[in-house]
Amino acid sequence: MSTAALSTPDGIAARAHGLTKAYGSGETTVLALDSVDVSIARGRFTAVMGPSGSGKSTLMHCLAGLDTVSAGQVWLGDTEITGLKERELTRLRRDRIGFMFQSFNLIPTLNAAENITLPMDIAGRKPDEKWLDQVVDALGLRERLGHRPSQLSGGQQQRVACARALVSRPELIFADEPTGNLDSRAGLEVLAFLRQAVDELGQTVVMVTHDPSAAAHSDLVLFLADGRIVDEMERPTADAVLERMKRFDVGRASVADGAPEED
Ligand SMILES: Nc1ncnc2c1ncn2[C@@H]1O[C@H](COP(=O)(O)OP(=O)(O)OP(=O)(O)O)[C@@H](O)[C@H]1O
Repeated sequence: MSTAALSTPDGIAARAHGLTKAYGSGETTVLALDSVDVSIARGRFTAVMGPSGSGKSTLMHCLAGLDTVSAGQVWLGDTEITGLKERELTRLRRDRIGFMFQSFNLIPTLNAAENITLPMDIAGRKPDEKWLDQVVDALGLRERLGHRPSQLSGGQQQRVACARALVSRPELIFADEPTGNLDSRAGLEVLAFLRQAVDELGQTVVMVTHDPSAAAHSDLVLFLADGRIVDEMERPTADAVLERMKRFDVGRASVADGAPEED
């Protein structure tokens, strides 16, 4: 089990046991996740890295109840989500999880304020105004609330998406390449905010990324390869993450060459 599970059981935001996900059947089966055990610590910022096709998105989707599993169990807090019916899963995602994607998924006809509160409006819930104010100010969106997405920069749009993910104070925020569409300055702003959301607002964030310098903002990096968690790194630096990622390339190159795989 990952040492992300450093603390007591109530310190676990989500976990998986024996999580296996296969796509297709027969000879064309792809084992995207191969019996993964993982715990995501509450109040921490966890990054998930690994080569393309290693299973990062699948892991995130299974932990978030966006995809069914082939075997194993997944819990959000104390709730086992494997086995829940679609309607229960929809409610759980809506009420307990925040999502940020590479494409910001903002509604073009709504202004920033309306986009931020849309999930709560749909759920028929009122946002906590104090919290909303705190999130809006922390993200520097106060002057932009009346703007539509087309009137905002990419970084501002992603900050709106970030506020939308945070506004219901979800137990867990999943961010899939949240800086993927941003220039480096805007990307840094979003990462700094996710960091702040963890440190100052007590949120829990899991971020999938390809970028070692993005991963360096996290507390812990989980490295996936071929559907398994093969390594992890606490207090990562961009250089250390880059070096670790290079070892995947070396391993792959030696396999392709027929040479023995490096450790
Ligand atoms: N819907 C699907 N149908 C069939 N195979 C899939 C499906 N989704 C993912 N896969 C396969 O599962 C494996 C893991 O995919 P996944 O998208 O989780 O990897 P990833 O690490 O997120 O990749 P990337 O970094 O390229 O986004 C890959 O071999 C992929 O081709």
